[in-house]
Amino acid sequence: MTMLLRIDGLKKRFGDRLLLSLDRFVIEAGAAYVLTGANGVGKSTLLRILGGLEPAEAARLAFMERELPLHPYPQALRREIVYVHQHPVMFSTSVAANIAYGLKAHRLPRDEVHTRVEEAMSWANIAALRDSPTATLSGGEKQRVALARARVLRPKLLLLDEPTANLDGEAREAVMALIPTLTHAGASVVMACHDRDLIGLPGVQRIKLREGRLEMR
Ligand SMILES: Nc1ncnc2c1ncn2[C@@H]1O[C@H](COP(=O)(O)OP(=O)(O)OP(=O)(O)O)[C@@H](O)[C@H]1O
Repeated sequence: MTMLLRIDGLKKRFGDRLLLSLDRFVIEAGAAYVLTGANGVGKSTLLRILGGLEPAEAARLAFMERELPLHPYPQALRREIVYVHQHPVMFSTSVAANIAYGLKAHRLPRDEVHTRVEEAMSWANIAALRDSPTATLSGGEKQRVALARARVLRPKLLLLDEPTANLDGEAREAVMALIPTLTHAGASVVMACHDRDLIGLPGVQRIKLREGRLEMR
C-alpha cells in the first residue's frame, strides 16, 4: 500500500464544540472511499478540511511522504486536492469555459487546455452542452460539469460531497455511471454520501464517522 495522505491528531472545533477528533486518517494512493455517518456528524466538514476550505488542527500531516502543515493550507495541496460541492457553483459562462477555467489558471498551453477540455466533456457526456450557459443546466448536468471540471485538473485526490444528492432517475444514473471512471491512474477519491448504491459500489472502501471518530470498515 502506498500512502497518499496521512493526518495524525486531526481536531475540528466549532466554538466550544469538538466536532472531529481523529487519531489517524490515512488515504491510500489509487483507492476509493465512501464516507458515511448520520446527518450532522461532520462528513462535509471533514471533506472541506481536506480540501482547504475549512481550517482545523493537525498534529502531523504527510502528503506523498512530504511533511506539510494543514493550516495555513499549503499551495502544494491545493494543486493536488480538489473538492466538488454538492451544489456546484458555476461561472456564468459556457460549460466549456467553466471546465477550462482551472487549466487556464494553471497556465497550461492552449492546445493542452483544448485537448483536455474536449476529453473531459466527452467523458461526462456533455459535449452537446459545450456552448450552453451554465444557468440553463439541470441539477444533474451541473453535477456532471462539476465532475468534468474537477477531473480535468488530474488531481491526486478528489473529494465529492454527496454527488448524487437531490438527483433522481436518469440524472442520478448518469452521475453514478461516471464515478467508477472518475479518477485518472493512481488518483484517489473520497465521497461523502447517504446513497446506498454509491456505498455499495465494488472496490470502494467504507469509512464511517461516528461521534467525531472514524471507523474503517
Ligand atoms: N461554520 C460552522 N459553524 C458552526 N457549526 C458548523 C459550521 N459548519 C458546520 N457546522 C456544524 O457541524 C456539524 C457537521 O456539519 P456537516 O455539514 O459537516 O455534517 P454532515 O455529516 O456533512 O451532514 P449531512 O449528512 O446532513 O450533510 C453540524 O452540526 C453543523 O451544524
